[in-house]
Amino acid sequence: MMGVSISVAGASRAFGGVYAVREVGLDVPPGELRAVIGPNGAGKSTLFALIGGQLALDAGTVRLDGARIDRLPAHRRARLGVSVVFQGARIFPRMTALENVMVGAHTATRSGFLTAALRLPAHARSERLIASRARASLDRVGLAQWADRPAESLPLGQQRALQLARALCGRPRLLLLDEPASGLRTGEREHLAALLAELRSEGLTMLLVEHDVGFVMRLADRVTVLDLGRVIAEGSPAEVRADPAVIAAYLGDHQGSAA
Ligand SMILES: Nc1ncnc2c1ncn2[C@@H]1O[C@H](COP(=O)(O)OP(=O)(O)OP(=O)(O)O)[C@@H](O)[C@H]1O
Repeated sequence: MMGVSISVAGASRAFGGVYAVREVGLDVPPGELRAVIGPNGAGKSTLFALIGGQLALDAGTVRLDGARIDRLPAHRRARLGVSVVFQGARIFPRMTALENVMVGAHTATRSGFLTAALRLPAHARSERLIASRARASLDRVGLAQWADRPAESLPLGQQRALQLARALCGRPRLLLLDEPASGLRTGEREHLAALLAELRSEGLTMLLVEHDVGFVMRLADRVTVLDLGRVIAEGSPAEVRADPAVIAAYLGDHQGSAA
C-alpha cells in the first residue's frame, strides 16, 4: 500500500454567497498523516468533499501525485485511490459485516451492482475475489471473527472499524477520515489510534478531521488548522498547539478544546 501526495491550491467553495472554504492550500507528501482541525463550521468536511469529488470547486485545483483530479467525478477519483469516510457514513444494518465491506468493494471494482444483478459470467469469479479481499480487510481491522454477524449487532467502535475496512477494501492510496473517533469510548479510541498508526507505518497517506485534539496531536505528523474557511496555521502538533491564532480561534468557539 503506497501512498500518494495530495496537493490542494487556491481552493474555494461558497454556499449561497458565503465561503465555506476560501483559498485553501494544502500539500501533503506521500505517507504523511495530516490532521485538519478547526472549530465548528470551519470548512473541514467541505474540504474533504472537494478532495473526494462529492462537491465541485468554485476555484482552485486538487492534484494527486501532481495530476489534476478536480474535474473528475467522485467515482473516478475513487478508482485512482481516493477514499473518503464521511462522518456518520452509512452501514447497512441488516447486512453482515462481510457484506458491508463487499458493498464498498463493488463500487471500487468493475463488477458493480448491475453485473451482480444480471449474474453475468464474470460475476461469480469476481464475487469470490471480492469476498476474499473483504475478509482480508476485516482481518486488518480486527473484525475477522465478526464477519458473519449483522452489522447492527456490532458495538459502535466495531462499526467504525467496519467503515474503515470498507474503505481499505478499495485499496486506497489516500484515505480521508472525517471524525472517526467521535462517540467512541477510551478503549475503542486507543484501538482506532493504533490502527491508524499501523496504516501510516505502511505508507498510506491520510487526512484526518477530528474534534478530539488530544487524539490528533498524538497521531499526526503535521496539523493544518482551518477557521472560517481559511488556513490559519500549519505545523507540527507542538507548533500548532502553541500558535496564538489557533488558541484564539478555539477560545472563540464554544467547544473550546484546543490545548
Ligand atoms: N451543503 C451546504 N449548503 C449550505 N451550506 C453549507 C453546506 N455545507 C457546508 N455549509 C456551510 O459551510 C460552512 C463549513 O461547513 P463544514 O461542514 O465544512 O465545516 P466543518 O469544519 O466540517 O464543521 P463541523 O466541525 O461542525 O463538522 C458552514 O458554515 C456550513 O454551514
